[in-house]
Amino acid sequence: MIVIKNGRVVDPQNGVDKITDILVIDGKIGMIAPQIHVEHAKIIDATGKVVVPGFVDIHVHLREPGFEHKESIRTGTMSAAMGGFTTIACMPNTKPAVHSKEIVHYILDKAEKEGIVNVLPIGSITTNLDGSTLTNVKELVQSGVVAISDDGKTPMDTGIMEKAFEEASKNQIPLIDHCEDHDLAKGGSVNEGKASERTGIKGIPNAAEWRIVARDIALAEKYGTHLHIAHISTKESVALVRKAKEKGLKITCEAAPHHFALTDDVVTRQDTYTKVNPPLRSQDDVDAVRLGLKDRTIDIIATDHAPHDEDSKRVAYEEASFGISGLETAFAISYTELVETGILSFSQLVDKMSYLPSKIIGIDRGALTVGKVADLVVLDLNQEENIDASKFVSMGKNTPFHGKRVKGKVLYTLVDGNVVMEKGVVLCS
Ligand SMILES: NC(=O)N[C@@H](CC(=O)O)C(=O)O
Ligand SMILES: [Zn+2]
Ligand SMILES: [Zn+2]
Repeated sequence: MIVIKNGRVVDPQNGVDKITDILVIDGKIGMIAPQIHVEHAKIIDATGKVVVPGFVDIHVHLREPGFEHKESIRTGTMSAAMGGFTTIACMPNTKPAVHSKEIVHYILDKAEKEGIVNVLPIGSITTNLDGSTLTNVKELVQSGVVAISDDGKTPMDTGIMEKAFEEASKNQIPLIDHCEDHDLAKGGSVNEGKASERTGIKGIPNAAEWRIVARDIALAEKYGTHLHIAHISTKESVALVRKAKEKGLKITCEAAPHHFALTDDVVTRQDTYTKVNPPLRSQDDVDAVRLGLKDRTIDIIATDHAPHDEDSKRVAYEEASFGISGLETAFAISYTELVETGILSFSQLVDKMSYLPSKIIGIDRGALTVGKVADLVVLDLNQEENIDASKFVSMGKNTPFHGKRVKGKVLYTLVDGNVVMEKGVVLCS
């Protein structure tokens, strides 16, 4: 039994924003009321703090199986707990990929034994992301995947994608696409424009993204599929999604913190931590992403947590792996860049990090409802600090945010009513 006392409870879905106590009992939220007194309960004093639903991140790379030198289910879920995430969905670009029921079971079993937070696998669209051999979507869904995606790339073969959209629709799961035209992006490592001109590194044009966004919107319309666009980064893509939503299509999308907090001005040849796919874009694109978050064209925030080992980053920019380690900085960056600047209200931010992502993958999380699972976090919105990547519990220290001053700190993370992170310490069971 735990009583979280005197916190400001913010729960957008239940329309709650008030100072109250919360009783956690048997893994559930037992009561929300002022002045709860129960004997033998652990007390968390949340005076001056904020209590919100646990964050849900539907775009995480846990790297297991196959790339355990970059991250594991253990370390990735520890990192999630540090960041206030109580449920994460993991991408299938592992080795082997998440293309069969055996691999889905492997991840679910391992997450059950070693995971600190809830893990939901995403299945691949094609076998080992080869772009040509469709997986058995029905079997994957029956084994427990919550979506399909070939994140890292997209099948360019429209015939394959027609079938994939049809299968996703039939099996009532979202198809999450990494929208990138292979031919247009080929060999690029930074945004095409100022960054490619300044550094002499080959650029990736906006069109590499938005042309596939346009292709996918047409397919979603044709098959009635729920299309979820991963890590949206260009103004053209945001405009296409806005139009598709106006038409009433079932389309959702996400933005990653680095795509609304950084422009391609920070890219230098030396700093491979700025290398991410899609690349950091221009100020116009960043402004469009921020506006998209505000007007709800962009539904949610997802980290695209992409941890890498030092050997993959300590090479020439062109050779370095794409990706940013994101779970431990997501809340503070989002709070600092979106709420402190007045782009979103605090409640809107919480919604985009808890309930709305839950809804996209069809899980009953993201609210603080009596009788429901107690997945929640306690935040200090006044604490300021400089991001220190050396303190990450993730194996991936690859972040362009090292040293950045941010506001907002996750103090406690509770999963299933158990404290799994307390003041910077992950409590492993
Ligand atoms: N985003 C990245 O830059 N990298 C991701 C792949 C992806 O999300 O496309 C990775 O797996 O490292
Ligand atoms: Zn991707
Ligand atoms: Zn990704």
